[in-house]
Formats: sequence, structure tokens, C-alpha cells
Amino acid sequence: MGQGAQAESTGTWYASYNDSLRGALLGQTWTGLAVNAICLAVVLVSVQWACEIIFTRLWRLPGPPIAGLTNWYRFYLVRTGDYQHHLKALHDKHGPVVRLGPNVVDLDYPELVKTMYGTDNKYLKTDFYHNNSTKIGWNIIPNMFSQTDPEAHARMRKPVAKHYSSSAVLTVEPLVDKVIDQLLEHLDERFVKTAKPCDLGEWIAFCTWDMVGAASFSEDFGYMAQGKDHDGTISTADKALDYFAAIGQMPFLDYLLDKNPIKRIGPPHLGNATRVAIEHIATRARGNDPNFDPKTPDYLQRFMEAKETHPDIVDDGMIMNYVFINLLAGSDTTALTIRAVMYYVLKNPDVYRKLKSDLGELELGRIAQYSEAKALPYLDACVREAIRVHPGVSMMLERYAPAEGLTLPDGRYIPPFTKVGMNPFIINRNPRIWGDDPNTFRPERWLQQEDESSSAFAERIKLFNATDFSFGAGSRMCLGRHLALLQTYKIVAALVGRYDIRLTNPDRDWEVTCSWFPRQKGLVCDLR
Ligand code: HEM
Repeated sequence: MGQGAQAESTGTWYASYNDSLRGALLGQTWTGLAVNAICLAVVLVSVQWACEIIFTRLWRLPGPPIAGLTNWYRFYLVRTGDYQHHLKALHDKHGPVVRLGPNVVDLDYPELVKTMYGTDNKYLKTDFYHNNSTKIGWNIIPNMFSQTDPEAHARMRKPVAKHYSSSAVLTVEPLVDKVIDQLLEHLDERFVKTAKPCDLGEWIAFCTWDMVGAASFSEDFGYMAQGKDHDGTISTADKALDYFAAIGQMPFLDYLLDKNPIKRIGPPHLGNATRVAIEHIATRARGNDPNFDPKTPDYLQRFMEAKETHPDIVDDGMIMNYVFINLLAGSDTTALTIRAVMYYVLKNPDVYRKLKSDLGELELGRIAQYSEAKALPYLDACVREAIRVHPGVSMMLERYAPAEGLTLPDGRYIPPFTKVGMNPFIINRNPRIWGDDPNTFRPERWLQQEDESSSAFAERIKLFNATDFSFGAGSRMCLGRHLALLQTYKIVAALVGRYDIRLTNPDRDWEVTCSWFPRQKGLVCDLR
């Protein structure tokens, strides 16, 4: 090519490049619109970011410098699968206040539980919870867990709250008993008779999911019958909760991923569980549900009654929401709590011997009544201690600081609308409350010591109870805690009372991965 032709070609290319660039900058082409939108987004995010850094004055608070610049840091911590230990290490290094994001502070002040998680709704849930909303078509419907507006939340909670009280949960005890009975039969047949090692952790998950199905709509999901997660619901729920935990650190990402209106890039849906729930609601509404026995009302029945008594609040969508809360908030959390009790008891042979002899002496029968099991001080101590060292939610329960800000016990000030919170895993290890061995599983701490007066013991337990944060606190406290505890006490009593159980590999520690819930692997046991 001659020099003239080359210059002409370069000139043409330059002109066309110049045109598209101008077009892009003026927003006259699709590329231009996209470039402009991205630039605008970058500018807005940067301005917000700079304002947060400059005006919130949080830069004075301790924490990793990178956390002051971006939420990607806490997103990364959650994705490591070891969130709770990373956070504990940060608190050990920086003290009770750790800055986790540009506008996020994690606190370890048990004395502030009542202030921050009270019943006055001064500290509102943050947008961490938005992504837990139910998405139906284009509509995003907050459920009881994710609702951030206190009035709307109270309206949702009121029609069903009474059915989860400590006395009301006893009405579903017969449904729970049926499932525990099946668990024992399966363990006898599949593991005791064959002397094969049993992955007890897996069976506890099958059992709690079946139990939640039974308590919700009088029919289990068949996980124990099939001996596996036959429809993938359990693993899908795990994935969904891992997604919620990570995306909650940077909630806007949810609109680009799971709630993306053009192409959804989220965790898989709970297809089969949704189908089962809808089928049950439909057959119950038609009055031809073969599994339902009116003498033992289940939760679906209670929710349908709530539709009659509170027609302005409860419609079919809300019934679905209530059912899904039972499934999603109640199965994994309860399973990991039961596993935690079993693991710590089995890892500590003295504790195991003591619990077994206590249970043996009482002749509780094949399945103890909840009232009997709850009244056993050593079982109670084991359950409470396992929940303390291994709380089912090991994530910061995020709230916005109120308009007047928050003054910490040491005088430091947290400005309004900062995301503040406490994490049960950290609070449950605070040495000011739990003494000099907070990391040790020691059920005896819940019992009166030989040299301790009754009044001193009562004072100590009062302090423990006041800072007990494993189920949250105040008006947003866990709705299903009594249901979860009923299952936990009964199953642990049934397993330890009935079998001679040993860890197949007693020297091996289990693997725990934590995003929202600390999930465990490696509770493989020999049952006799
Ligand atoms: C051992 C098992 C469980 C643990 C450790 C647990 C833990 C928690 C925690 C820590 C919260 C407070 C979250 C926050 O304030 O940010 C919570 C809330 C909640 N939990 Fe549970 N939970 C368990 C079982 C259940 C069960 C069986 C249900 C079934 C109904 C349930 C339903 C709920 C609901 C509806 C809320 C939201 C309450 C509200 O905002 O009004 N949970 N849970």
C-alpha cells in the first residue's frame, strides 16, 4: 500500500472511531447509552462511597484498612466459609469494635443487646435482609423475616405468633414423635443391625426436614424413607442460604443476580418443596387432605385459620410465606443445632457418660415427652452449652443505628444510620460473661457449682439469660425457637438414651463451613 492510501485508511478509521466515541459519549448509540449508564453508576457509587468515608467519621474506628474502603472485604469474609473465626480473630486483635465495611461496624458489647435488639423498634433491620424476600413474577414480597418496616412486620407476625409459643408448640408434639419414631426405626434397621457406620449428621438433616414437613402439613418429605436428599431440596436450600449470606453484604448485587429482570443468575429454586407446599394448601382448602387429622392440627391448619380471623392480612400468598419460613428458617438451623449437641457430647467422653447415665436412670421410654426432657438439668446444660459455642446463626444481625446515633459503653460514638450489629458467635464467647474459658464446651457452667450459693448461681444464670443472643432478641426474636428446642431436646434424649454411640474417628474434628449457618460434616458414628 502506498503512503497516500495508508494515510487515507488511517483517517477513515480515525473518523469512524471518533464518530462512535462521540456517539457513545452523547448517548446516541446503544453502546453510548451503556457507557453513559456505567459512568453514571460509577460516579454515583464513588460519591456515596466518599460521603460515607468522610461524613460517617467511621474511619476513626479500628478494623482492617481495606474494610473502610469497600464492602467486598466482608463479602470475601463470608465467602471464605469461615466467617465466624475470621471475625473472632478481628475482635481479638481490635477489641469490641470492628469496622467491617465503609458503613458497617460489628460490636461485642453484650450489655447492648437490649438497647439494639429491644421491643421499641428503634434499630431497624438493614437491607441485608431485603434479598430474603419472596420473588413472585415481577413482585418482590417481603416475608416476616425480611420485612424491615416495624408496623408491617408486626401485622405479619401477629396472626401466627401465638402458635409458636412454648405451650402452643406442644400441640404438634405428636407429629414430631411420629417422625422421631421413624428415625429410630431407620437407624435400627440400617445401622445397628448391619453394624455399618452411620453419617448421623446427614440423618439428622433428613429427620429435621421430614419433621418440619410433618409439623407444617402432616406429611414428611420422605428423606428418611429414601435415605437421601431425593429431590435435592436440602442441598438447594443450603445453596440459597449461602447466596443470601454473601449477597446481604452487598445487597445491590441481588438486583443484578437473583432479581435481575432480564436474566436471573441466582441460586436454584426450591421447586419440589414449593410444589409440595402448594399441593397441600390446595387439597387442604378443598377439604380432602388424606394426611390431615383434625385432632392433631398442624401449622398449615393454623395458617388457614389465620386467614379466616385476619382476612385483611392473611391471603394465600401469606400462607405460602408462613409455610416457607417454617421450611427455610426451621430445618437447617435445627439440624445443625442437634448435630452440635451430639458432636460436643460425643467428643467429651465424660460428658457423654454423665448424660447417658442421667437419661438411663429416668426410664423416659422410647421417646421422651418434651416436658420430661426439658426438666433434665444435665441435658438442658448440654443443649444450652452447645448452642452457646455453636450458635445456629453465626452472622452479624444487622441494624441501622437510630437518628440520635449510638454511644458505646466506652464513650465512642457511632453516627446515625451506620449499620451496626452483633454476632451470636462473638457475644457467646465474651470473657466478661463466660469467664476465662469461653471457647471450651463445658456444660457444667450452666449448673450450680459446689462452692456457689443459690443466690450467686441465680445471678449468674440471670446474666447468661440476659445476654443469650443465639435466637436474636426483642421484637425480631426467632419465632420458631420453642419449636426448634422441642425437636432438639427430644431427639438428643432419644439418641443418647437408646444407643451406645461412638464417633467412628474420635480423633478427627468435624469440618465446619459457615456463611449464614455454621454447617458441619463428619459426624460419622458407630451405633449399637
Ligand atoms: C435452632 C434453630 C434456630 C436458630 C438458631 C434460629 C435463629 C434465629 C435468629 C438468630 C433470628 C434473628 C434474626 C435477626 O434478628 O436478624 C431468627 C429469626 C427468625 N426465626 Fe429462627 N432460628 C431457629 C429456628 C427457627 C424455626 C424452627 C423457625 C420456624 C418458624 C424459625 C423462624 C424464624 C423467624 C420467622 C424469624 C424472624 C422473626 C421476626 O423477624 O419476627 N426459626 N432465628
